[in-house]
Amino acid sequence: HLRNRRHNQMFAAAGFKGPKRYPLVGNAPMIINESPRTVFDLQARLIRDHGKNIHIQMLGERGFMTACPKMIEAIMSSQQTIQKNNLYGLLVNWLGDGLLLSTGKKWFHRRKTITPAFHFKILEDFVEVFDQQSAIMAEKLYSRADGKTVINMFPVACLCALDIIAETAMGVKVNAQLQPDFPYVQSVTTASGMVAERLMNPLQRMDATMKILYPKLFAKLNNAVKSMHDFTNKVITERRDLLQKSISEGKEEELVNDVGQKRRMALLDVLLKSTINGEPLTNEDIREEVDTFMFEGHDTTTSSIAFTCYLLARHPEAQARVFQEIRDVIGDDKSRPVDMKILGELKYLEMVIKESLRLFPSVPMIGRHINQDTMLDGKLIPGNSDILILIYHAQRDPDLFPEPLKFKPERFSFENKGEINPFAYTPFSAGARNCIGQKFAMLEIKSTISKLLRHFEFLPLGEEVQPVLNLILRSTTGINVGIKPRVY
Ligand code: HEM
Repeated sequence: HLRNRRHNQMFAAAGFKGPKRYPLVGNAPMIINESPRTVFDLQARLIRDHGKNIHIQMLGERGFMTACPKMIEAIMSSQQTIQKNNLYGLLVNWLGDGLLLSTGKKWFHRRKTITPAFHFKILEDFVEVFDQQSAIMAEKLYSRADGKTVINMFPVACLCALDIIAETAMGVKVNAQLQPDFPYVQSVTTASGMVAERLMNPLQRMDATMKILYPKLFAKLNNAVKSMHDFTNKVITERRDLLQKSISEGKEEELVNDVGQKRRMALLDVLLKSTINGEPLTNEDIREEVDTFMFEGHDTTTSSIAFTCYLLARHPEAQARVFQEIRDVIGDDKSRPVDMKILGELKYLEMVIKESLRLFPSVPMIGRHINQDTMLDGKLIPGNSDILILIYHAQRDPDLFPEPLKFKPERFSFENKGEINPFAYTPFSAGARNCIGQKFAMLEIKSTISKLLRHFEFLPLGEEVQPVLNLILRSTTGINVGIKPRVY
């Protein structure tokens, strides 16, 4: 009670407002009739009624939500706010203390070690994988390209994104697109879906209640996590052996496979070669990071690829402009592979993807926790507070983005660059804990969308999207388009 009183007094003194709180339960009654489908509307109402910083107290958890760019800047720029809140705990069994979840010194050392894995030179090699896997995606879509069939792009893009991340992070082909029932692929999709479900279902959220109330689901989740760990461990051991072999043959720079051929560097190889304070990373450390890439690096790009296809299907003028740009830059040979330079020249496509990430950010909100009283944007925030950054709402704020619900890629043109507040638009977060994979992601999305547009025209078929918070942003109605082959 005393802690609550102190919190409430400090938030009031800092000028925060919020919905009516009830004794003991705080604002919990507010969410009784809410669901993942309505959470964005609820947050929009809270912003309308109480402003862009909203004081919230749910049972034992206290803190605030924010869609205010100045507050977002203060949080993302401060070293005292890098700790994640307890909702991320749902991912611990799977990702351990990997980069997304770790904090303090451990996070700092890991981040420093992992940053070179996303070096320009390494990404350049990955573009070949993006290109090959998106060619498989296009090839497979021909059977549905009749201009009438409604296609939910989420599952289609998801298998392609899984193929891409497995090959680039671990250096192995899992053939998700050709063999979707491959056990590792099944486990990743099962675990991603179930963690999202747990986030939304308070009875599943804690291990203790889930174990009692949903024993079968709990066992299924643990089996999926175990099978992924087994797979990643096996890949790491094999890869370590190959690296040793390359070193003993004096070919360290030129990694070779088991039949002596040169092979592409995977993110995992960079980790195998890294040291922290002179010590190599253990297999366990590396597994946490590889699993983190697998998790962070597939659903996020899937969501963005699917929403971009959807928006292009519904904005034929933008689609025509992207297609013209692709023809100008790549030419008319549909099978010509792209490289980093070509992708860099697709400027309008990049504006389209950025605008799509504004309207439909793959990560619609992120959480932080502060342990001590901390000054943020001139306001003293009590220690032990949870913070929710409402990326989705900040990016749809009419004060910051005129006509916020309109799809206008020109917002991101070179001429309009100065118009956008960098802390109102943070699909990849910002500051020290920003997305380490954002260049990777942008290249992958450009690669897949340009490949699809070289083969197909997107048509506005199927139901409109209903955004839903499901760990990442999805839609309850699917993310639908129709397609027909392009003749040119
Ligand atoms: C459209 C695609 C993507 C979006 C929108 C996105 C967005 C984000 C956001 C918002 C964060 C901050 C999360 C937080 O603070 O809790 C983040 C962190 C992270 N992302 Fe991404 N991401 C994308 C793709 C990727 C890819 C492809 C990879 C890896 C290959 C990746 C790896 C990571 C990692 C490891 C972190 C944690 C970084 C740290 O805390 O130091 N992401 N991402």
